[in-house]
Amino acid sequence: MKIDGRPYRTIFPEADGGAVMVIDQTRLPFAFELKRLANLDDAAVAIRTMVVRGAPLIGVTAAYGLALAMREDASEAGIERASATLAATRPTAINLRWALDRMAAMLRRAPETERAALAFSEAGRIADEDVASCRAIGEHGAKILSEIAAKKGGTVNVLTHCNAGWLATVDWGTALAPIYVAHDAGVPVHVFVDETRPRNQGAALTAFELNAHGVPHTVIADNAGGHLMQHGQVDVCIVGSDRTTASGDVCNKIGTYLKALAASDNRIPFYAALPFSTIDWTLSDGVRDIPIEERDAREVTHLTGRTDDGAFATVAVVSPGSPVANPAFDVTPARLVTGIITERGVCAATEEGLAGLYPERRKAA
Ligand SMILES: CSC[C@@H](O)[C@@H](O)C(=O)COP(=O)(O)O
Repeated sequence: MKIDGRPYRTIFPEADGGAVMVIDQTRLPFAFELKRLANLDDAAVAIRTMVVRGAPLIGVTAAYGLALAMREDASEAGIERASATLAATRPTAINLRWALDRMAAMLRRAPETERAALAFSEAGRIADEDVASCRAIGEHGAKILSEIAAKKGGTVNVLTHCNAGWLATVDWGTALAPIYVAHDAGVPVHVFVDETRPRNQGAALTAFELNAHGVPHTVIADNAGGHLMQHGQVDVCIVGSDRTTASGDVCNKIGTYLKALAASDNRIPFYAALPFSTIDWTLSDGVRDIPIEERDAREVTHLTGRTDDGAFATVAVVSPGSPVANPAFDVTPARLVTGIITERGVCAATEEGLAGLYPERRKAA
């Protein structure tokens, strides 16, 4: 997508192949800065500290991280060590494991001397495929939005949670891709953006993206969504996912489940938009089996932002000494999900629905 008229991807190799560049998402929305990842540690730290975040982008960064590691040690042990380091950075988004498995399988078949070059090409392919998948998700999801607009005869009000836009992927996004495609096609769209405490990915990143693209939107406190739904102000919810089970349970940023409950109570369609790399075909019970990342208490006790004089500042917002819990994701059971928007089309959030879109998976199982 474009920033100040210039097209960007969230991650790209330097022209001479010396390093990988990413957009530093910890500085947004107030500063647009690129960060250089020169080795395995840089990539692992970038994922862990959320310089890059969002399931698909985490996967692509891990792929490039493995490529950077191959320049220093392309042995079997090197592949193992680098994969383990990267896999340990964040536990919930399955795209991370998916990308590392794909990279490692390809690398093990290649001669050691060629592994670094091949790894960069494969990471580039994963990035390109992510862009194509997200664009296709946008096309499929935009049809849903345009149907709602036509039926209603006016602006479609979409509620989204966290940031599942182009910043969470390589380009386009998942939940926001249908919004961009519909908006670009002239469908009137307005987005309610959940601020998404504790890290405020909605207020900081989704709002930044929608501003940059000129999509009408309103940032709301996380607790406002149910009220808006009760009063007919939301037509449809679209969220992303960090891991979706073969049975259609959708794991996404903490708070997603509450929005799905409110949507169900108000008969508002609730969609999850995700590429195939987010589906964990080995799991069928998301609430029981998806590992939920527990993050630092400081994300809850403190807020970082920009003061009126332009300085970045972090302030405490919780009564000192109170214990804090910070689960970063929750699972929305498939029964609350109206449909899953993928690069292959839209399906029911059921085993049959997903297997229908990915018949090769049924065969593999
Ligand atoms: C296309 S991204 C889908 C999800 O990764 C997104 O909604 C989300 O929960 C991101 O969480 P984050 O903790 O910011 O990595």
